[in-house]
Amino acid sequence: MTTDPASGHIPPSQSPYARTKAVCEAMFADIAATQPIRVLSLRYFNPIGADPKMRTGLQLRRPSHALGKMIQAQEEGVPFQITGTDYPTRDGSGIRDYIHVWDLAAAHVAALHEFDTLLSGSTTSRVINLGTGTGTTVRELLDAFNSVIDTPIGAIEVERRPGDVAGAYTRSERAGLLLHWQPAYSIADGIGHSLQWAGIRNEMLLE
Ligand SMILES: O=c1ccn([C@@H]2O[C@H](COP(=O)(O)OP(=O)(O)O[C@H]3O[C@H](CO)[C@H](O)[C@H](O)[C@H]3O)[C@@H](O)[C@H]2O)c(=O)[nH]1
Repeated sequence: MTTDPASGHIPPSQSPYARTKAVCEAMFADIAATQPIRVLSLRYFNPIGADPKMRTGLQLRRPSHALGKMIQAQEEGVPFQITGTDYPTRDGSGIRDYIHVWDLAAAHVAALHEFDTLLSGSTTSRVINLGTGTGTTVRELLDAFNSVIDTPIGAIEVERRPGDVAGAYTRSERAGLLLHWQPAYSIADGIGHSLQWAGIRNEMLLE
């Protein structure tokens, strides 16, 4: 999505999931235009990683997202399933913009610092993409995963997930310009931190 919903235009979306986000952003823009409230919407792309100091991380024990499934495949000694290999991407697998959660956290701090500057006068709402600006396919994510673990996992190709789309990655210039924020962590960092957290998650989480 490239159009700012503050303009009143809801851009066409790739999926019902994306459309729900666009509709909510437009709704917030409408509310902010008529009520004493200002809204800065931060669009997360695909979060990976954990707190680099390992104080917290993903709470789900059996996540269904791509990196979670790779970690599960490694733990169980089974191949990772690539769900869909006929997408119009450079290698046929889905493409996403994987962003480290610590970078997302830093973007929130930056957003708080810049809030009053960004939302003043007649500008009562804004939308900012938070991603790296780089697309990574599932096969590329798997290669990156295998390059940080000792024994690489295998992969099998299966059908697309119902309702899934080829995917997207951000235009991230606006975040740099408005928030003075840039992602600092690499995909390898995110994978490494996710693996580290998966190793301690059960003892760290309260029952
Ligand atoms: O076992 C898997 C799981 C995923 N994929 C592929 O990996 C890519 C990314 O899939 P994810 O499920 O990781 O991410 P999505 O962008 O599809 O979105 C999902 O993951 C997000 C978090 O990253 C949010 O939680 C969101 O609500 C949820 O729909 C897709 O091409 C998917 O087909 C596989 O090949 N095998």
